[in-house]
Formats: sequence, C-alpha cells, structure tokens
Amino acid sequence: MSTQPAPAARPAAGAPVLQVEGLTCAIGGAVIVDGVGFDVAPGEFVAVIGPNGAGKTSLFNLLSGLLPVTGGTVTLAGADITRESPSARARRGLGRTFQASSVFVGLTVRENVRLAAQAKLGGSMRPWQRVRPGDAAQEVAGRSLERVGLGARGEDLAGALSHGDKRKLELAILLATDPAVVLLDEPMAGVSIEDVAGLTEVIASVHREEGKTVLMVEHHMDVLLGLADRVAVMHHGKLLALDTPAKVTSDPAVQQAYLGESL
Ligand SMILES: Nc1ncnc2c1ncn2[C@@H]1O[C@H](COP(=O)(O)OP(=O)(O)OP(=O)(O)O)[C@@H](O)[C@H]1O
Repeated sequence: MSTQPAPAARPAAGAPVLQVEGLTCAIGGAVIVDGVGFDVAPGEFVAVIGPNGAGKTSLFNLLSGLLPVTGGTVTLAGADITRESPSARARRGLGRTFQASSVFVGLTVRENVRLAAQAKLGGSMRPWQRVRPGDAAQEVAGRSLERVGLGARGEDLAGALSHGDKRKLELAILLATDPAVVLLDEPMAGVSIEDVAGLTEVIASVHREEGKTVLMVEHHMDVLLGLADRVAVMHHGKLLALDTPAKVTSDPAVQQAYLGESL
C-alpha cells in the first residue's frame, strides 16, 4: 500500500471539476444509461432526480467505477478516469455514499471514521491499532464527527445509532477521506421525518463551508430546493433536463416524466 496521501482533484482555474460526455452503459441488450453529458463546476451542488428506474444510481455507479462504461467519458479535474478502478477514483478525490447504510455496526462510531482516515493517510486498516497522542487519523476522525454533529457519540457502537445518525456517520466517514467531489445516493432514504431537517443542514453546511462539490440523488424536491444549484433529471437512462430547481419543476417534459408520481 502506498504511504503517500493521494493528491486531491484540483481542476485548472475556471474548468469544470467533473465532465461527463456521452456516458453510456449497455448491459445484456438493455441501455441503462444512454448518452448522458454534463459538466459540474467546483463547489457546485447538483441534485439528480428522476422516476424509479430512471438510471440515477447507475449513473453514480458509472461515475464511481462500479459499473463498466460502454461508451463516453468521465473526466475528473482534467484527468480521464473512465477506465479507472473505484479505489483509484477514490484516491483522486471522488467520494461516494450508498443507498443502503454501510457502516460497521460492531465498531464504535469513532473507529468507523478512524478506519477511513487511516486508509486515506496510507496507514493500516486495523480497527484495533493502538492510538498514540497526536495520532493524525484520530484527529481527522474527531474533526469529521464534530462536522456532522456526532462529536459526543464517538464511543458508542455504530449499531446503536438511529438510522438518521448512521447516515451522518456515513457522511463523516466520507469527509475523513477529504474528497473533492462527493456523490450522495439517497442520503435521506429511511431517515425519519424528524431527522430529515438535521441531516439536510449537515449536508448544506458541508457543501457551503467546505466548498465540496456535491452530486446527490434524492427523491424529495422539498429537500433539494434549498440545497441544489442545479437539478439533473434522468428519465429512461437519458438526461431529460439540467437547470435550476425552479425551472426544472416547471418544465412540462419533466412533469410528463413524473406523471403518476410526486415531483
Ligand atoms: N447491474 C445491472 N444489470 C442490469 N440492469 C441493471 C443493473 N443495474 C441497474 N439496472 C437496471 O437499470 C435501470 C436503472 O436502474 P437504477 O437503479 O439506476 O435506477 P434509479 O433511477 O436509481 O431507480 P430508483 O429511484 O428506484 O433507485 C433499471 O431498469 C435497473 O433494473
């Protein structure tokens, strides 16, 4: 394993941090993502919406390298990453959360974050590693937990957290790897109504105060309206619209795509 921390993705001045061109994925005769193209500026917040089965998660899987690209390109900070492995993309600063919760429930909250920090710093992935004073991974873990409002829960088992707090923990794990571009796949999925506002505020502050570029799949437009600079609408694997939340919600083609579902 390399002992050098990977450099964060940094585009040339004025250039997009993420460029997607003609992105296509055909599996077994079905085209699940079809010629999708868009640019994302550094620090921008782009929401990705669309009816069920529209291709939102598949788009994220293509961006993070979990699905094979069969056409088109993905460029991160000027580097063509289309054929790179998920871990190579992560080292370049492309971070990702998943629709389903993915924390180690048998480890403490702090250990979960510390593991990610250790991996980023090029150290061991052993959760039982002895912590020394001034330990960099421990400090990163502490800062990341404070960042998401879990500073007081570090010694609790991750399995004891509420679903909403597990989502915050996933965000802290992601932040510990210091990604430049963050892909959040339905971070509100399964979160109770009471927890949605708190989680929304955490995501907003991470975006606003740390200048992270965020792409977020989300079904609820009310959550997105206050967060997103632009909204990308997927439909049948294609990019149907990409515009401000107000323009997208009043777009007749988008309303037609959502016929029978709430926008
Ligand atoms: N690995 C795969 N192999 C074959 N088909 C797939 C694969 N992954 C996704 N699909 C198909 O691609 C289409 C898009 O799925 P995807 O999960 O990307 O949609 P989505 O917009 O994220 O939906 P939802 O909002 O329900 O999560 C679906 O028809 C799905 O069955």
